[in-house]
Amino acid sequence: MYTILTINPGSTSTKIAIFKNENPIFTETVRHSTEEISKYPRIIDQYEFRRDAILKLLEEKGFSISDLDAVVGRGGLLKPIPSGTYEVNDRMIEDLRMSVQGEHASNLGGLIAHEIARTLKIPAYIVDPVVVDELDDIARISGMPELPRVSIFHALNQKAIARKAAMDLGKKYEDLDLIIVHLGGGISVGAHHLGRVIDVNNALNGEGPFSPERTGGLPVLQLVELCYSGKYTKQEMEKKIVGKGGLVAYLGTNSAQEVHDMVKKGDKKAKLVYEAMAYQVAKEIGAMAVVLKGHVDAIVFTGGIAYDDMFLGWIIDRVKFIAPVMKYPGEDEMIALAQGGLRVLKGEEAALTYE
Ligand SMILES: Nc1ncnc2c1ncn2[C@@H]1O[C@H](COP(=O)(O)OP(=O)(O)OP(=O)(O)O)[C@@H](O)[C@H]1O
Ligand SMILES: CCCC(=O)O
Repeated sequence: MYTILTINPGSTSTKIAIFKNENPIFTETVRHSTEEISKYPRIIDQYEFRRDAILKLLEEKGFSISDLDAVVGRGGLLKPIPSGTYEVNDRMIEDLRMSVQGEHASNLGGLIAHEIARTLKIPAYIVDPVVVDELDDIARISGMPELPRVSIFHALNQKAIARKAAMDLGKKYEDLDLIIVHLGGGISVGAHHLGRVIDVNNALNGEGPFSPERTGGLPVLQLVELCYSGKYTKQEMEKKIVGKGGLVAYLGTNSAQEVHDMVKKGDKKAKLVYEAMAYQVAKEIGAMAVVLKGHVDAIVFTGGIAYDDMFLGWIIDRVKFIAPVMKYPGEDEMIALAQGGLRVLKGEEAALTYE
Protein backbone atom coordinates (compact mmCIF):
# COMPACT_ATOMS: atom_id res chain seq x y z
CA MET A 1 0.00 0.00 0.00
CA TYR A 2 1.46 3.37 -1.08
CA THR A 3 0.66 6.72 0.55
CA ILE A 4 0.84 9.58 -1.95
CA LEU A 5 0.44 13.33 -1.48
CA THR A 6 -0.91 15.07 -4.58
CA ILE A 7 -0.59 18.83 -5.06
CA ASN A 8 -2.46 20.79 -7.69
CA PRO A 9 -1.96 24.55 -7.81
CA GLY A 10 -4.61 26.09 -10.11
CA SER A 11 -4.95 29.74 -11.06
CA THR A 12 -7.52 30.41 -8.32
CA SER A 13 -6.97 27.52 -5.90
CA THR A 14 -4.55 24.95 -4.49
CA LYS A 15 -6.00 21.46 -4.26
CA ILE A 16 -4.31 18.79 -2.19
CA ALA A 17 -5.16 15.16 -1.52
CA ILE A 18 -3.69 12.13 0.19
CA PHE A 19 -4.24 8.74 -1.40
CA LYS A 20 -3.71 5.23 -0.08
CA ASN A 21 -3.10 3.62 -3.46
CA GLU A 22 -6.11 4.86 -5.51
CA ASN A 23 -8.29 5.69 -2.51
CA PRO A 24 -8.46 9.32 -1.42
CA ILE A 25 -8.35 9.56 2.36
CA PHE A 26 -8.28 13.35 2.42
CA THR A 27 -8.98 16.07 -0.13
CA GLU A 28 -9.16 19.82 0.35
CA THR A 29 -9.33 22.91 -1.88
CA VAL A 30 -7.84 26.14 -0.62
CA ARG A 31 -9.39 28.99 -2.65
CA HIS A 32 -7.27 32.10 -3.28
CA SER A 33 -9.11 35.38 -3.75
CA THR A 34 -8.12 37.95 -6.39
CA GLU A 35 -6.87 40.28 -3.60
CA GLU A 36 -4.69 37.57 -2.06
CA ILE A 37 -3.16 36.51 -5.39
CA SER A 38 -2.67 40.00 -6.81
CA LYS A 39 -0.26 40.82 -3.92
CA TYR A 40 2.36 38.77 -5.75
CA PRO A 41 3.84 40.29 -8.92
CA ARG A 42 4.90 36.86 -10.26
CA ILE A 43 3.52 33.35 -9.73
CA ILE A 44 6.89 32.09 -8.51
CA ASP A 45 6.52 34.65 -5.67
CA GLN A 46 3.54 32.61 -4.40
CA TYR A 47 5.82 29.61 -3.75
CA GLU A 48 6.24 30.03 0.03
CA PHE A 49 2.66 31.15 0.58
CA ARG A 50 1.18 28.11 -1.20
CA ARG A 51 3.74 25.64 0.29
CA ASP A 52 3.05 26.90 3.80
CA ALA A 53 -0.72 26.72 3.23
CA ILE A 54 -0.33 23.03 2.28
CA LEU A 55 1.92 22.12 5.23
CA LYS A 56 -0.30 24.03 7.69
CA LEU A 57 -3.41 22.28 6.42
CA LEU A 58 -1.82 18.83 6.70
CA GLU A 59 -0.67 19.62 10.23
CA GLU A 60 -4.11 20.92 11.24
CA LYS A 61 -5.72 17.74 9.92
CA GLY A 62 -3.22 15.60 11.85
CA PHE A 63 -1.42 14.06 8.84
CA SER A 64 2.23 13.19 9.34
CA ILE A 65 4.15 13.71 6.11
CA SER A 66 6.71 11.13 7.23
CA ASP A 67 4.13 8.45 6.23
CA LEU A 68 4.37 9.47 2.57
CA ASP A 69 5.91 7.27 -0.16
CA ALA A 70 5.84 9.90 -2.92
CA VAL A 71 4.67 13.41 -3.72
CA VAL A 72 3.06 14.12 -7.08
CA GLY A 73 2.54 17.67 -8.33
CA ARG A 74 0.70 19.03 -11.32
CA GLY A 75 3.35 19.87 -13.89
CA GLY A 76 3.95 23.29 -15.26
CA LEU A 77 5.08 25.26 -18.26
CA LEU A 78 8.04 23.14 -19.25
CA LYS A 79 9.26 22.53 -22.79
CA PRO A 80 6.67 20.65 -24.93
CA ILE A 81 6.73 16.94 -23.95
CA PRO A 82 4.77 13.72 -24.52
CA SER A 83 2.00 12.66 -22.12
CA GLY A 84 3.15 10.62 -19.05
CA THR A 85 4.69 10.61 -15.53
CA TYR A 86 8.03 12.40 -15.09
CA GLU A 87 10.41 12.27 -12.12
CA VAL A 88 11.22 15.80 -10.98
CA ASN A 89 14.90 16.36 -11.82
CA ASP A 90 17.35 19.28 -11.66
CA ARG A 91 16.71 20.33 -15.25
CA MET A 92 12.99 20.46 -14.58
CA ILE A 93 13.47 22.47 -11.38
CA GLU A 94 15.63 24.94 -13.27
CA ASP A 95 13.06 25.32 -16.10
CA LEU A 96 10.19 25.72 -13.61
CA ARG A 97 12.10 28.35 -11.62
CA MET A 98 13.08 30.22 -14.78
CA SER A 99 9.51 29.98 -16.17
CA VAL A 100 11.02 28.69 -19.40
CA GLN A 101 7.67 28.84 -21.25
CA GLY A 102 6.08 31.46 -19.02
CA GLU A 103 4.28 31.82 -15.72
CA HIS A 104 1.63 29.38 -14.56
CA ALA A 105 0.36 28.26 -11.15
CA SER A 106 1.22 24.64 -11.96
CA ASN A 107 4.93 25.62 -12.17
CA LEU A 108 4.65 25.52 -8.38
CA GLY A 109 3.35 21.91 -8.38
CA GLY A 110 6.67 20.31 -9.31
CA LEU A 111 8.64 22.74 -7.15
CA ILE A 112 6.59 22.20 -3.97
CA ALA A 113 6.41 18.42 -4.57
CA HIS A 114 10.19 18.37 -4.95
CA GLU A 115 10.80 20.33 -1.76
CA ILE A 116 8.52 18.17 0.40
CA ALA A 117 9.87 14.94 -1.15
CA ARG A 118 13.49 16.06 -0.79
CA THR A 119 13.21 16.51 2.97
CA LEU A 120 11.65 13.01 3.25
CA LYS A 121 14.06 11.39 0.75
CA ILE A 122 11.15 10.05 -1.33
CA PRO A 123 10.50 10.56 -5.08
CA ALA A 124 8.64 13.54 -6.55
CA TYR A 125 6.76 13.28 -9.85
CA ILE A 126 4.67 15.34 -12.20
CA VAL A 127 2.00 13.87 -14.52
CA ASP A 128 0.62 15.20 -17.85
CA PRO A 129 1.76 18.80 -17.44
CA VAL A 130 0.05 21.69 -19.22
CA VAL A 131 2.63 21.46 -22.04
CA VAL A 132 1.62 17.99 -23.29
CA ASP A 133 1.90 18.40 -27.04
CA GLU A 134 0.04 16.16 -29.53
CA LEU A 135 -0.88 18.84 -32.07
CA ASP A 136 -1.19 18.01 -35.75
CA ASP A 137 1.42 19.97 -37.68
CA ILE A 138 -1.29 21.87 -39.54
CA ALA A 139 -2.52 23.24 -36.18
CA ARG A 140 0.88 24.78 -35.42
CA ILE A 141 0.69 27.31 -38.26
CA SER A 142 -0.45 30.67 -36.88
CA GLY A 143 -0.10 33.01 -39.85
CA MET A 144 3.14 34.56 -38.55
CA PRO A 145 6.17 32.24 -38.87
CA GLU A 146 7.87 33.73 -35.79
CA LEU A 147 4.84 32.83 -33.67
CA PRO A 148 3.95 29.13 -34.11
CA ARG A 149 0.90 27.97 -32.16
CA VAL A 150 1.82 26.08 -28.98
CA SER A 151 -0.08 23.41 -27.02
CA ILE A 152 -0.77 24.70 -23.48
CA PHE A 153 -3.94 23.42 -21.88
CA HIS A 154 -5.49 21.44 -19.01
CA ALA A 155 -3.90 18.23 -20.30
CA LEU A 156 -4.16 16.32 -17.02
CA ASN A 157 -7.88 16.89 -16.57
CA GLN A 158 -8.79 16.75 -20.27
CA LYS A 159 -7.12 13.32 -20.60
CA ALA A 160 -8.60 11.99 -17.34
CA ILE A 161 -12.14 13.16 -18.21
CA ALA A 162 -11.85 11.93 -21.80
CA ARG A 163 -11.01 8.45 -20.50
CA LYS A 164 -13.91 8.60 -18.03
CA ALA A 165 -16.33 9.67 -20.77
CA ALA A 166 -15.04 6.88 -23.02
CA MET A 167 -15.65 4.37 -20.24
CA ASP A 168 -19.21 5.70 -19.78
CA LEU A 169 -19.75 5.39 -23.54
CA GLY A 170 -18.52 1.77 -23.33
CA LYS A 171 -15.65 2.46 -25.75
CA LYS A 172 -11.90 2.97 -25.70
CA TYR A 173 -10.60 6.57 -25.59
CA GLU A 174 -8.38 5.67 -28.54
CA ASP A 175 -11.48 4.80 -30.64
CA LEU A 176 -13.34 8.09 -30.11
CA ASP A 177 -13.49 11.66 -31.39
CA LEU A 178 -14.33 13.96 -28.48
CA ILE A 179 -14.44 17.68 -27.79
CA ILE A 180 -13.39 18.24 -24.18
CA VAL A 181 -14.28 21.63 -22.69
CA HIS A 182 -12.45 22.55 -19.47
CA LEU A 183 -14.15 25.49 -17.74
CA GLY A 184 -11.89 26.69 -14.91
CA GLY A 185 -9.91 29.83 -14.05
CA GLY A 186 -8.65 29.27 -17.60
CA ILE A 187 -10.72 27.68 -20.37
CA SER A 188 -9.46 25.11 -22.88
CA VAL A 189 -11.40 23.38 -25.66
CA GLY A 190 -9.59 20.35 -27.11
CA ALA A 191 -10.23 18.23 -30.21
CA HIS A 192 -9.38 14.65 -29.13
CA HIS A 193 -8.99 12.47 -32.21
CA LEU A 194 -8.50 8.76 -31.47
CA GLY A 195 -6.65 9.45 -28.20
CA ARG A 196 -4.61 12.48 -29.33
CA VAL A 197 -5.32 16.17 -28.71
CA ILE A 198 -4.75 17.28 -32.29
CA ASP A 199 -5.84 20.88 -31.69
CA VAL A 200 -6.65 22.95 -28.63
CA ASN A 201 -6.73 26.66 -27.88
CA ASN A 202 -3.65 27.80 -26.02
CA ALA A 203 -5.54 28.49 -22.79
CA LEU A 204 -2.78 30.63 -21.35
CA ASN A 205 -1.32 32.82 -24.07
CA GLY A 206 -4.39 34.59 -25.36
CA GLU A 207 -6.23 32.15 -27.61
CA GLY A 208 -9.82 30.96 -27.58
CA PRO A 209 -12.60 32.13 -25.24
CA PHE A 210 -12.07 34.59 -22.42
CA SER A 211 -12.25 33.02 -18.97
CA PRO A 212 -12.62 34.14 -15.33
CA GLU A 213 -9.06 35.53 -15.32
CA ARG A 214 -7.90 35.61 -18.96
CA THR A 215 -8.72 37.55 -22.07
CA GLY A 216 -8.50 34.70 -24.59
CA GLY A 217 -8.04 35.92 -28.19
CA LEU A 218 -8.03 39.71 -28.71
CA PRO A 219 -8.18 42.11 -31.67
CA VAL A 220 -4.47 41.98 -32.54
CA LEU A 221 -3.73 45.44 -33.94
CA GLN A 222 -5.66 47.14 -31.12
CA LEU A 223 -3.56 45.11 -28.71
CA VAL A 224 -0.36 46.29 -30.41
CA GLU A 225 -1.59 49.91 -30.09
CA LEU A 226 -2.22 49.43 -26.37
CA CYS A 227 1.21 47.83 -25.84
CA TYR A 228 2.90 50.88 -27.41
CA SER A 229 0.59 53.48 -25.85
CA GLY A 230 3.04 54.10 -23.00
CA LYS A 231 0.25 53.50 -20.49
CA TYR A 232 1.42 50.08 -19.35
CA THR A 233 4.65 48.22 -18.68
CA LYS A 234 5.24 44.82 -20.31
CA GLN A 235 4.50 43.13 -17.00
CA GLU A 236 1.25 45.10 -16.59
CA MET A 237 0.14 44.15 -20.10
CA GLU A 238 0.90 40.49 -19.43
CA LYS A 239 -1.13 40.67 -16.23
CA LYS A 240 -4.03 42.31 -18.09
CA ILE A 241 -4.10 39.28 -20.43
CA VAL A 242 -3.53 36.51 -17.86
CA GLY A 243 -4.70 37.13 -14.30
CA LYS A 244 -6.63 40.35 -14.64
CA GLY A 245 -8.48 39.68 -17.89
CA GLY A 246 -11.91 38.18 -18.57
CA LEU A 247 -14.46 38.26 -15.73
CA VAL A 248 -11.93 40.00 -13.43
CA ALA A 249 -11.55 42.89 -15.91
CA TYR A 250 -15.28 43.34 -16.56
CA LEU A 251 -16.74 42.47 -13.17
CA GLY A 252 -13.90 42.57 -10.61
CA THR A 253 -14.05 38.92 -9.55
CA ASN A 254 -12.53 35.61 -10.69
CA SER A 255 -15.45 33.72 -9.18
CA ALA A 256 -17.94 32.53 -11.77
CA GLN A 257 -20.08 31.52 -8.82
CA GLU A 258 -20.29 35.17 -7.71
CA VAL A 259 -21.06 36.24 -11.26
CA HIS A 260 -23.83 33.63 -11.40
CA ASP A 261 -25.32 35.19 -8.27
CA MET A 262 -25.00 38.71 -9.75
CA VAL A 263 -26.93 37.55 -12.83
CA LYS A 264 -29.63 35.95 -10.67
CA LYS A 265 -30.02 39.25 -8.80
CA GLY A 266 -30.73 41.03 -12.11
CA ASP A 267 -27.31 42.62 -12.83
CA LYS A 268 -27.56 43.31 -16.60
CA LYS A 269 -23.83 43.89 -17.19
CA ALA A 270 -22.96 40.64 -15.40
CA LYS A 271 -25.47 38.79 -17.60
CA LEU A 272 -24.08 40.27 -20.83
CA VAL A 273 -20.46 39.43 -19.90
CA TYR A 274 -21.17 35.95 -18.50
CA GLU A 275 -23.31 35.06 -21.50
CA ALA A 276 -20.57 36.41 -23.82
CA MET A 277 -18.12 34.00 -22.17
CA ALA A 278 -20.53 31.13 -22.92
CA TYR A 279 -20.94 32.44 -26.49
CA GLN A 280 -17.16 32.39 -27.02
CA VAL A 281 -16.88 28.86 -25.60
CA ALA A 282 -19.62 27.73 -28.01
CA LYS A 283 -17.73 29.29 -30.96
CA GLU A 284 -14.55 27.41 -29.95
CA ILE A 285 -16.50 24.14 -29.76
CA GLY A 286 -17.75 24.84 -33.28
CA ALA A 287 -14.17 25.34 -34.44
CA MET A 288 -13.06 22.04 -32.90
CA ALA A 289 -16.04 20.25 -34.50
CA VAL A 290 -14.64 21.44 -37.84
CA VAL A 291 -11.16 20.19 -36.88
CA LEU A 292 -12.81 16.78 -36.34
CA LYS A 293 -14.59 17.12 -39.74
CA GLY A 294 -17.97 17.01 -38.01
CA HIS A 295 -17.37 13.52 -36.60
CA VAL A 296 -17.85 14.13 -32.88
CA ASP A 297 -18.91 11.31 -30.55
CA ALA A 298 -19.57 13.68 -27.64
CA ILE A 299 -18.98 17.19 -26.30
CA VAL A 300 -17.76 16.79 -22.73
CA PHE A 301 -17.87 19.58 -20.14
CA THR A 302 -15.65 19.70 -17.07
CA GLY A 303 -14.00 22.19 -14.64
CA GLY A 304 -15.49 24.25 -11.81
CA ILE A 305 -17.85 26.32 -13.97
CA ALA A 306 -19.43 23.14 -15.35
CA TYR A 307 -21.36 23.07 -12.05
CA ASP A 308 -23.30 26.07 -13.35
CA ASP A 309 -26.30 24.78 -15.33
CA MET A 310 -27.31 28.29 -16.39
CA PHE A 311 -23.90 28.83 -18.01
CA LEU A 312 -23.83 25.38 -19.60
CA GLY A 313 -27.39 25.92 -20.86
CA TRP A 314 -26.26 28.98 -22.86
CA ILE A 315 -23.47 26.94 -24.49
CA ILE A 316 -25.50 23.80 -25.11
CA ASP A 317 -28.25 25.83 -26.77
CA ARG A 318 -25.71 26.76 -29.49
CA VAL A 319 -23.79 23.45 -29.85
CA LYS A 320 -26.35 20.71 -29.27
CA PHE A 321 -26.72 20.23 -33.04
CA ILE A 322 -23.10 18.99 -33.17
CA ALA A 323 -23.09 15.98 -30.84
CA PRO A 324 -24.50 14.60 -27.57
CA VAL A 325 -23.36 16.44 -24.45
CA MET A 326 -21.80 14.87 -21.32
CA LYS A 327 -21.07 16.68 -18.03
CA TYR A 328 -18.34 15.97 -15.47
CA PRO A 329 -18.26 19.11 -13.28
CA GLY A 330 -15.13 19.75 -11.21
CA GLU A 331 -12.07 17.80 -12.18
CA ASP A 332 -10.41 14.41 -11.92
CA GLU A 333 -6.92 15.81 -11.67
CA MET A 334 -6.13 14.57 -8.17
CA ILE A 335 -6.85 10.91 -8.89
CA ALA A 336 -5.08 11.27 -12.26
CA LEU A 337 -1.98 12.55 -10.41
CA ALA A 338 -2.15 9.71 -7.86
CA GLN A 339 -2.64 7.08 -10.58
CA GLY A 340 0.32 8.47 -12.56
CA GLY A 341 2.57 8.22 -9.48
CA LEU A 342 1.20 4.82 -8.53
CA ARG A 343 1.90 3.29 -11.96
CA VAL A 344 5.57 4.17 -11.45
CA LEU A 345 5.74 3.15 -7.76
CA LYS A 346 4.21 -0.25 -8.63
CA GLY A 347 6.68 -0.69 -11.50
CA GLU A 348 3.90 -0.82 -14.13
CA GLU A 349 5.51 2.07 -15.97
CA ALA A 350 8.96 3.70 -15.89
CA ALA A 351 9.10 7.36 -14.97
CA LEU A 352 9.98 9.49 -17.99
CA THR A 353 13.04 11.74 -17.86
CA TYR A 354 12.70 15.43 -18.59
CA GLU A 355 15.57 16.59 -20.79
N1 LIG B 1 -21.25 25.96 -8.58
C1 LIG B 1 -20.53 26.80 -9.34
N2 LIG B 1 -21.15 27.65 -10.19
C2 LIG B 1 -20.44 28.51 -10.96
N3 LIG B 1 -19.10 28.57 -10.95
C3 LIG B 1 -18.45 27.75 -10.11
C4 LIG B 1 -19.11 26.82 -9.26
N4 LIG B 1 -18.16 26.12 -8.57
C5 LIG B 1 -16.95 26.63 -8.94
N5 LIG B 1 -17.13 27.60 -9.88
C6 LIG B 1 -16.13 28.44 -10.54
O1 LIG B 1 -15.14 27.67 -11.16
C7 LIG B 1 -13.96 28.48 -11.29
C8 LIG B 1 -12.76 27.68 -10.83
O2 LIG B 1 -12.71 26.47 -11.51
P1 LIG B 1 -11.54 25.41 -11.22
O3 LIG B 1 -11.52 25.10 -9.77
O4 LIG B 1 -11.72 24.31 -12.22
O5 LIG B 1 -10.30 26.34 -11.63
P2 LIG B 1 -8.79 26.36 -11.13
O6 LIG B 1 -8.38 24.96 -10.79
O7 LIG B 1 -8.59 27.40 -10.11
O8 LIG B 1 -8.07 26.85 -12.43
P3 LIG B 1 -7.76 26.00 -13.75
O9 LIG B 1 -8.88 25.02 -13.91
O10 LIG B 1 -7.70 27.00 -14.87
O11 LIG B 1 -6.44 25.34 -13.52
C9 LIG B 1 -14.17 29.71 -10.40
O12 LIG B 1 -14.48 30.82 -11.22
C10 LIG B 1 -15.36 29.29 -9.54
O13 LIG B 1 -16.13 30.40 -9.11
C1 LIG C 1 -3.40 26.63 -19.51
C2 LIG C 1 -3.61 25.41 -18.75
C3 LIG C 1 -4.01 25.51 -17.35
C4 LIG C 1 -4.78 26.71 -16.90
O1 LIG C 1 -5.49 27.39 -17.67
O2 LIG C 1 -4.71 27.04 -15.73
